[in-house]
Amino acid sequence: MFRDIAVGDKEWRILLLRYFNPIGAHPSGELGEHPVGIPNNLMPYIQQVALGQREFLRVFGSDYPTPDGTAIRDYIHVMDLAEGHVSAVVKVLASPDLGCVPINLGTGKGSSVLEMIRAFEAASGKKVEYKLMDRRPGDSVAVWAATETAEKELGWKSKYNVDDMCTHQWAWASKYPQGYETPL
Ligand SMILES: O=c1ccn([C@@H]2O[C@H](COP(=O)(O)OP(=O)(O)O[C@H]3O[C@H](CO)[C@H](O)[C@H](O)[C@H]3O)[C@@H](O)[C@H]2O)c(=O)[nH]1
Repeated sequence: MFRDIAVGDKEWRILLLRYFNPIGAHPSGELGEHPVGIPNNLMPYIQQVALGQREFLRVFGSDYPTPDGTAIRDYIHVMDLAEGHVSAVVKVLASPDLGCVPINLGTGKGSSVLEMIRAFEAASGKKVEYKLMDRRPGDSVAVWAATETAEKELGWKSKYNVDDMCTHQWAWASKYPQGYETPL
């Protein structure tokens, strides 16, 4: 739809920002994700297991054609994602003939579910219990971003690695185990 708009009306300047898998928290540990109910996404669930709020993580699929059999995603730090948005606004304001350009906001690197469990254990010093289960219907095997367009068009690339993402997420989780409902 946005592509059609950009073709039909040259006044429009559109960047389509494609998020990969945002995780982590502000490095201060003062701002983070507060999922309501049972999390569907991997990292909030891992966080709750590390906090002892849930017994174990169900790892959806261990027979994928990946090095350790678990699915691969491109996890990106929320602060990198935020910086990507700032770069996008700068680009839009500076580009009268932009048209409509899709941009991937990812790191270009993939990590498996087991790698993310290990990274979170290392960052938190907590054991993350898990059980290998069947695949989740509809899940892709491996997804990561092609980052060249973001680098070329926005001059933006991610800075944080998965260890940073887990460290910052744990800073938030350990300080505020009930998220924004943690008594102060
Ligand atoms: O309890 C869990 C939760 C997730 N996973 C696995 O961890 C990986 C990441 O799962 P997420 O749900 O965090 O992220 P997805 O990339 O699978 O899904 C995201 O991308 C999808 C489109 O690709 C949809 O937009 C969806 O809403 C969004 O969360 C997947 O392999 C998933 O199977 C588990 O093993 N256990």
